[in-house]
Amino acid sequence: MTITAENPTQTADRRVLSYSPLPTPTEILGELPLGEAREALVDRSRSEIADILAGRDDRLLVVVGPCSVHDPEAALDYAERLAALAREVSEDLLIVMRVYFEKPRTTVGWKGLINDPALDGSYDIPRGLRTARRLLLDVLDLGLPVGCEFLEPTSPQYIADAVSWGAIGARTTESQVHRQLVSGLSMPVGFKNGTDGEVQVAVDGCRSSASRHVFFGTDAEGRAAVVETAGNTDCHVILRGGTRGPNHDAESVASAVASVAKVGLPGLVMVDASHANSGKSHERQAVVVAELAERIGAGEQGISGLMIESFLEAGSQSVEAAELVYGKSVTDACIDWDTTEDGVRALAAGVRDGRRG
Ligand SMILES: O=C[C@H](O)[C@H](O)COP(=O)(O)O
Ligand SMILES: C=C(OP(=O)(O)O)C(=O)O
Repeated sequence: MTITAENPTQTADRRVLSYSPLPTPTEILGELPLGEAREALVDRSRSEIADILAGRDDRLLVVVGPCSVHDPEAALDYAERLAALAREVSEDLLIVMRVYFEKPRTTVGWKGLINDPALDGSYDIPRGLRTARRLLLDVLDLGLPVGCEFLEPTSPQYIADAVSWGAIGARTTESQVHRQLVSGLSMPVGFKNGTDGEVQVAVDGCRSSASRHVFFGTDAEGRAAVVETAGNTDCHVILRGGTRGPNHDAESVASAVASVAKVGLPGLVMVDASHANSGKSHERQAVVVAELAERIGAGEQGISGLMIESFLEAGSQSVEAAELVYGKSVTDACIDWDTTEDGVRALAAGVRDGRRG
């Protein structure tokens, strides 16, 4: 076929099977508006998180919830319990619920509720976006701020207005695309250390994201756009261990605090009790939480927050199981609700003991 203005190329999309249009962010936000009450909670919790990360508020930030959300009903059931616990410990902890819709995979696997809401390879992304946004609004209605990992560069356009805390995962912490994305996000964001345990990449991620960036993106109408951002100075490091082993020990925390202070970032870090800090064992994760509570109670400084992977039932199950167990993770193993309550209360007691000095 001859190349013409109407037919400019024959060498593109050789491996693209199809394109399907998405509803625009404006359409989805119009269908499911945030509203004033939820907006006030998002604004307030973002400020409180920033104050904790900067050391202006001595509470501990605890980002807790399932590794991934696959069942909105079970997630909301969990959120109702967590909202009550959050109120109980609010003097000592700021609780943010992990509501993770986007799952980075080491190779292949289910990529989360937005990508495949039916968990069957049908990839109904419009349904996934609407389901995800509806759940965020429902959790906010319980008075509970939410935290999400941001993986697809365009997904924040559909949900970020409802999110109080964000994360960039270990597999994307070095990615310029994600650092540029964070530089324009409206909430504090944590950068996980690399999957090999390297912390400097997370420090570099915070530094890059604090700067102004200009890059390709999409606007609220879903059009390709040049995006110019101001920079996000509310970023922090998350220690999640690595292939070389855990890094939640006091020495690793102190080393990470020194690294962030060296580049002028607030000298506090978050510790992820799961992932390579627990070997993805939910039993081990509970031990790590208890150890951190003790250390904080003994006066250890430098830890601004914790991440805990927790759901209604302990462990995990295959997303391909014929009959899914209600309230059980389909990705990483999680501690169950009772263990979560014990751990959160121990962390609150640790903060109180630590204050007494
Ligand atoms: O939650 C973290 C990751 O999404 C998950 O651990 C990756 O699992 P995989 O290594 O089986 O892809
Ligand atoms: C994907 C996650 O963690 P990491 O990036 O540390 O593997 C997560 O927290 O769900």
